[in-house]
Formats: sequence, C-alpha cells, structure tokens
Amino acid sequence: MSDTVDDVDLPYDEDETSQQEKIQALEDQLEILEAQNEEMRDKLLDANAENNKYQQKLERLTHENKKLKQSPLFVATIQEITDEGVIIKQHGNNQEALTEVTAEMREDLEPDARVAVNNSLSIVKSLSSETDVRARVMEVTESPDVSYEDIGGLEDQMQEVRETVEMPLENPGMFDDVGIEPPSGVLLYGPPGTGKTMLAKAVANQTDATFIKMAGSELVHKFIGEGAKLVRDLFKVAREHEPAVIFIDEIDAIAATRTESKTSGDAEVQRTMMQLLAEMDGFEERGEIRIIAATNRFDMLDRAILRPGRFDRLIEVPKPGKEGRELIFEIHTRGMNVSDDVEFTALAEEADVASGADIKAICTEAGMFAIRDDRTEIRMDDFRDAWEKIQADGDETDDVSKTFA
Ligand SMILES: Nc1ncnc2c1ncn2[C@@H]1O[C@H](COP(=O)(O)OP(=O)(O)OP(=O)(O)O)[C@@H](O)[C@H]1O
Repeated sequence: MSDTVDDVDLPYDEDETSQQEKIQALEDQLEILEAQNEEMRDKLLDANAENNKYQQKLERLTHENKKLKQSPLFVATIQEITDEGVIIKQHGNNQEALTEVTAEMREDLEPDARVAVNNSLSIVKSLSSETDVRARVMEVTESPDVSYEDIGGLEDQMQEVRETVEMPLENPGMFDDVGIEPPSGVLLYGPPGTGKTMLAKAVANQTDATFIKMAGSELVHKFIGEGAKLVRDLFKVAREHEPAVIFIDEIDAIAATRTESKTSGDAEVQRTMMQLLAEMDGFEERGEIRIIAATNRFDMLDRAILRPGRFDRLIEVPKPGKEGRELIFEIHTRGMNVSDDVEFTALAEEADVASGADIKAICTEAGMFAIRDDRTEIRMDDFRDAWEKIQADGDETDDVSKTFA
C-alpha cells in the first residue's frame, strides 16, 4: 500500500513539472506553427498576386488573339475634319463616309492622313506617314547621270527640249523680257525605247535640276484610290526640290480618252487626271519646275491635256534612222573593246528596225558572245549574232504574249 501511497505522493511534484514542461513544449510548438502559418499566409498572398498578374496577362493575350482573328482593317484617307465628324474616303472603292472619333484621336488626325478603319468604318488607328508610298511611286534623282552626248540621233528633239525646258530653267528672265510665257509642259511621244526618258534626264542634268519620275501606270494600278493625292505629292516634292524636272512616264495611263464604261476604275483614273490638270492650271507661280510627260500611245490621249497651258509642246521621238542608229552604236560601244573589223555603218543598215534600247541590248549581248567564246575583243559577228538573238527573243516574247492574250 505504502508503495501506492508513495506512488501517489512522491511523484506528484515530478508530474507537475513534466506537465509544465509539456505545456511549455506545446507552447513552443504552437509558436513555431504560428510562425510557419504566418509564412505560409505570406506565400499564399504572393501566389495570389502572381496569379492575378497571370490572369491579367491571359486576358490581354486572349483579347489580342481575338483582335488578330477579327477581319482585317481597311485603309482610308481623311478628306475633311468637320464639326459633325471626320469624312474619310476608303481606298479601293473610293466611297466617302462620315465617321465619329474620340477627342484624343481627333487631335492626331489631319486631312490627307491615312487611317485604318474597321467594318463599321470607325477609325481604329492612324497610319504612319506616306513617305514610303511616295518613295515607292516616285523616283527622285538629284543629278541624273545622262548627258546630251549620251543620246544619239535626236538632234532636233534635243534642240526643242533645250528651248522649252532648259532655257526657262536657266534663264527665266529672258521670257519675261520678251513678254512670253514659256511652254507649260512638254509631251514626248513615240515608240518604246527611243530615248524619251533619256532626254528628260539629260535636261535635268544640264540644268542641275532634281529629276522626279512617276509612272502613270503605277499611279492608277498600284496605288488605287491614291492617284490624286500622289499627283499632289508629286508637285509638292518638286516644290521642295526646286529646280526640278517632273517626268511623268506613260501619261496615257492617266490621260486616256474617256471610255463609255463607267467603272469605278475609270472614275479613279479621271480623278487622277483632273488633279494633274488642276496642278498644271494652278501653276502660274511655277518657279523653277518644268514638266515633261511621255507616251507610246499618243492616239489614246485625252485632248484635254493638250490644251494651251498644259502639255502644249508636242515633240515626236521616233525610232532612229540609219545615221541615228550608227551614232547610238558608237555611243554604246564607247567603253567596249571593239575589234577593227566592226563596221557600225553596216550594223546600222542591218539592224534597220532597231530602237535605241535594242541597240543598247545588241552591244551588251555582243559582249556576252565574246565572253562565252573566251575573248576580250568583240567582233563584227558577235554584233550580228546578238541582233539575231534579240530578234528571236523578241519573237518568242510576242508569241508568249499572244498565247496569254
Ligand atoms: N537615242 C538614244 N541614244 C542612245 N541610247 C538610247 C537612245 N534611245 C534609247 N537608248 C537606250 O535605251 C534605253 C532606254 O531608253 P529610254 O528609257 O530613254 O526610252 P523611252 O523612250 O523612255 O522608252 P519607254 O517608252 O519604253 O519608257 C536607254 O537607257 C539607252 O540605253
């Protein structure tokens, strides 16, 4: 029993101590757990924040993805910014529309700027300036590397171009003194490859003028809906580069006789031509800018562009005659190693239907024949073979175009 009493009495203190130790241990553990809990809660909060961030990113990407999947935007040009809204003209169909814009966007817009519009013709964003389009459609050369000595057989034409384009640029006072207006525009017409572009380049070179070339066909076919604006730009660029020679190649593409059909394409061509005429008519203060146009299709031209004050000086640039061809052969072989047996008179006679461009091609091809034969000197036969090849190639191209016509 005493054992029992002892058991009861003796360890009492000890028990209490161990209880307290246990409590202490539990308290310590609780403290650790609480600290761990705190830490976990922080981590959870961080994870939540991270989750939010990813959620937002996901939303943004989903939105962008949706936008990308939407139908493409259309390009339009601002016509006018009015109190009622902004008038835009869509490219391609030329339809005008009045659309509203936010005040912030309105600040960014100006007439003639290009914008992207959605299906309901709301302006979504304004597009970067059109210098790129200008660059693609206009060839601007500060000083073209063609001089009068490079042109063969066009003495009369050269003389006329010098009088009508060069003199007014070099000596404008003379026309004032005499009391006459220099011709407004000069139109060069004739078959392809006869030196029309060369003449325009040479006169720009002689007068230290900037040569600005624009091709009529590109204007109406490549940049549909922008023709009129590009014509305006053309004259603006010329004003920025005075003295300047504007050269409009293939003018028939914008100034062809009006056809009966009333397609939107025709309307676009008409608008481009009207803009050209407006620029020329309102060009009294032309300053040091001259305009030269060229065409292979004189018969197709709308007579409106030939009225006084417009292209009122017509210069025919025909295929070269025998003497002309001989001169052109001499010009294009200047830097070539030509054998003594080569007779340009005979070649000019043989290549009786060749244009200046054909003769240039004959010379290059003759050089190729010599190279193929491992020679550095070009012989008479090389020129003859070259002319044969060029004629054969020409026939083949004709056949191909007939097949696809
Ligand atoms: N009269 C010429 N004298 C010397 N070279 C010529 C002559 N005519 C044409 N050429 C050669 O042919 C090339 C093409 O000529 P150019 O571009 O001036 O012809 P174009 O009449 O303007 O032709 P297109 O109507 O096809 O534009 C010239 O770069 C030149 O090498």
